[in-house]
Amino acid sequence: METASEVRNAILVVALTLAASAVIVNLLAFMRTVLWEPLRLKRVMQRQGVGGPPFRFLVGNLPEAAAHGQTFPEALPTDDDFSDFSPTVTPQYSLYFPKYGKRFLYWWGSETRLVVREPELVKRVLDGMKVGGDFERSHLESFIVTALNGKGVHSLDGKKWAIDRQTLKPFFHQEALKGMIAAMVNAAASEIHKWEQMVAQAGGSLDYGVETDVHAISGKVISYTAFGYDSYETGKQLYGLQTQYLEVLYAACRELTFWFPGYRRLPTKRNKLMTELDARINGLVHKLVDTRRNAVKQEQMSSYGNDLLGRMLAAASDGDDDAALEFNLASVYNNARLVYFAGQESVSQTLNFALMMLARFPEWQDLAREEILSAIGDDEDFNSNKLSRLKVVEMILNEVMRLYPTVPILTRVAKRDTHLEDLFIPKGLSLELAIQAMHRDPKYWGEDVGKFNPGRFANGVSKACTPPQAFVPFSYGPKNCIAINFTMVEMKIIVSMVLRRFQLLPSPNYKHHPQFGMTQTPKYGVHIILKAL
Ligand code: HEM
Repeated sequence: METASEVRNAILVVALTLAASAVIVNLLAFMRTVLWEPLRLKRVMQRQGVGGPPFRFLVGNLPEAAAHGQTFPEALPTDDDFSDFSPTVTPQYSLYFPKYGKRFLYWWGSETRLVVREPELVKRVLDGMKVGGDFERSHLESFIVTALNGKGVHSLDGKKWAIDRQTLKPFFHQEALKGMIAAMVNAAASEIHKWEQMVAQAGGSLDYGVETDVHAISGKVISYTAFGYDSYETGKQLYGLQTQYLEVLYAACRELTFWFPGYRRLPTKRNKLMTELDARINGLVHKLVDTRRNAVKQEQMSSYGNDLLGRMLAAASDGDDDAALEFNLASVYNNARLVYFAGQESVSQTLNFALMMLARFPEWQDLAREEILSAIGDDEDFNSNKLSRLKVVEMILNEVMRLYPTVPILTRVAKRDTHLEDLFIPKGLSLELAIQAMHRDPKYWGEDVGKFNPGRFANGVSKACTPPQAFVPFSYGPKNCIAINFTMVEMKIIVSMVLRRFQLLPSPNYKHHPQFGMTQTPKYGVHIILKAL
């Protein structure tokens, strides 16, 4: 008996020792991430003369930057000077650039970030995203992007990224786009006709918040072109859940406990909600994809079709292993989830800002309308030739994306020790690329940088600034936006359909307050006056 109890005690001691060792190992790893590594990176950068605010344990400098952003009024002045560092969008820049110069080091929670806004450095970092390159997505950004959008092409690196990108790419080619124009017009028609009716009922002019309808239009465009005419209702629910998930995720990220090892697996109310939302999102994506698969299986359709979903299904092998080095069924689900979100969010926010700026700058609005009437004519008969004649509209859209890029910051991390011009970049340091600040820097854009002047794009993007890489609303290099052509065609069609019918005027109900979450958005939407022409 005595021997049995001794054995039991010995097992207990071993178990307790193992548990204590696991706790200590985890604690040491945690301390390494939140304290020793940030201090090491700080020392390396300080030795090279890079300054910045003091290191703050765990919370970093975010509370200070956020507090600075909140010192600005709810309705910012709408004077015509756009040369600031957008304090409500990126408060850290308006706080630290003036104090520490064009490069500084600060902490996003425990992540050590070197902020840069020089085009040569930005280009070099984005080029370094190629397979085997020196940089990858920052761990924090990677975590958020993957949690929200799954393991689609946006979250991937290396060979698997190259496979997925190659598979998706043909859908976005110029030639394929020609066949999508009618669907895009169709997608925009119902909301715009609704505006016509509302304006007529209001006696010819209406003060209206357009953002919800603009969003519905971009949702229909991505549904009709990429997933089939009957997919919009599922897509709408999907986007609603994705937005809700994002809100919960951001709220969670702001709490310190969320970053403790193992915390995300605990059955807290928030963790359970996130698991539930994720499961519902996946359920909808599976429904969307499987409906098409079953239609082919049951011979209701003779092929998967030529839209993005059809092309992905035709290219996919049967496997559903997320990690496999191939394009399989899991890749279809993941990329469908991603494209539904990416396809709506940035386009609708850019269009919101574009409509607001057109209302504020009537001389450019008139020039655009003149061009649209002459290039497209009086009907809705768009084609790629006519759209390519819309130079002024394109210049306006570029100028809007210069001032209000939907992705005003990109973050990457050094995979190994490397050099960037005169700087030594140690492995593990994050690089925050200050895109919007670069878009507003007189050094690259000239003295009229603070003016809304689409004319600067008259000779194309490459002549608008020096060097041309100072303009990167769609990012740059191997992991740039896959849908640049698609986006420009879509936005030109929608702007043309609106300007052919309405004069846009500034509304007294518009509160100017750009903000930045996953993308840059107008916090209080966009109120404009729609006046029938
Ligand atoms: C005005 C509209 C848009 C803007 C400003 C924009 C901007 C961007 C930017 C800056 C990136 C790089 C993001 C990063 O590296 O974290 C990106 C990537 C991406 N975008 Fe867009 N985008 C727009 C519209 C669209 C649309 C309409 C789609 C799909 C239909 C789309 C699909 C994607 C995808 C799949 C990627 C990931 C590419 C990769 O990692 O290889 N985007 N976009």
